[in-house]
Amino acid sequence: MAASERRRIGVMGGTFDPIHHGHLVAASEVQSWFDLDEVIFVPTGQPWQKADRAVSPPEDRYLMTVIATAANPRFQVSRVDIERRGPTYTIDTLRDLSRQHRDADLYFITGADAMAAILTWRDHDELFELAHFVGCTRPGHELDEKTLEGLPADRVTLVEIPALAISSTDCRQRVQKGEPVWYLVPDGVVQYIGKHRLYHREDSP
Ligand SMILES: Nc1ncnc2c1ncn2[C@@H]1O[C@H](COP(=O)(O)OP(=O)(O)OP(=O)(O)O)[C@@H](O)[C@H]1O
Ligand SMILES: O=C(O)c1ccc[n+]([C@@H]2O[C@H](COP(=O)([O-])O)[C@@H](O)[C@H]2O)c1
Repeated sequence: MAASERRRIGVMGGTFDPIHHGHLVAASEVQSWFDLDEVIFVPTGQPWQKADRAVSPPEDRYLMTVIATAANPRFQVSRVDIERRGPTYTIDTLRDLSRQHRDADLYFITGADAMAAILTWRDHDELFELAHFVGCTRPGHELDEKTLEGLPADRVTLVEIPALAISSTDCRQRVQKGEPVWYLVPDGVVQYIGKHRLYHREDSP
């Protein structure tokens, strides 16, 4: 199949605990930059580099991701990582998605922090054979030529996106302190967090 006939699919991996507008803007910007047919959000099953802290159940993170992306016809959510047993490795995510989408080129979307850590990921040499990597700017994290050292230049693109200084950590802490997360995360996600008492202190009503 000629390259021009192939579909282009973005893959936005994340723990999404919870998903916030920083994730959604990154996916939307990269969709537009690369004229992607769709972006598949892939919530992690067991994020091994976050093993030092409690992570919400995969099903909650999956459902919040579905709620957050439901209105955008180009956004989809995949269960491949939450259904695979054991720690989540992007090499497995990309192998599974390439099998499911043989007619497509994959673009893996990351923020600057994740991009800078990519050489610590499992089988990182092989990752670039399975997808093009797109690193998005993120407030508080450098994304410059130094980040690219050791990465194959023809398989990595850095893009500047509107700066949103939002993190899932900050959202969780706000809920725990009883502070609002309205407008940091989509409305439906605020409601899901409240309904399922995610991130609330045990003793709060
Ligand atoms: N505000 C943001 N701007 C750009 N990229 C982001 C932003 N927040 C997260 N990302 C990127 O989205 C992907 C998934 O991030 P993740 O689900 O770990 O969210 P997080 O906010 O970094 O979470 P936490 O604070 O719990 O570590 C990563 O590649 C991360 O770099
Ligand atoms: O493959 C790995 O070894 C690996 C190590 C850390 C993170 N990742 C992926 O990077 C994405 C963002 O991860 P996180 O932990 O910042 O939410 C997500 O898709 C993870 O599966 C992948």
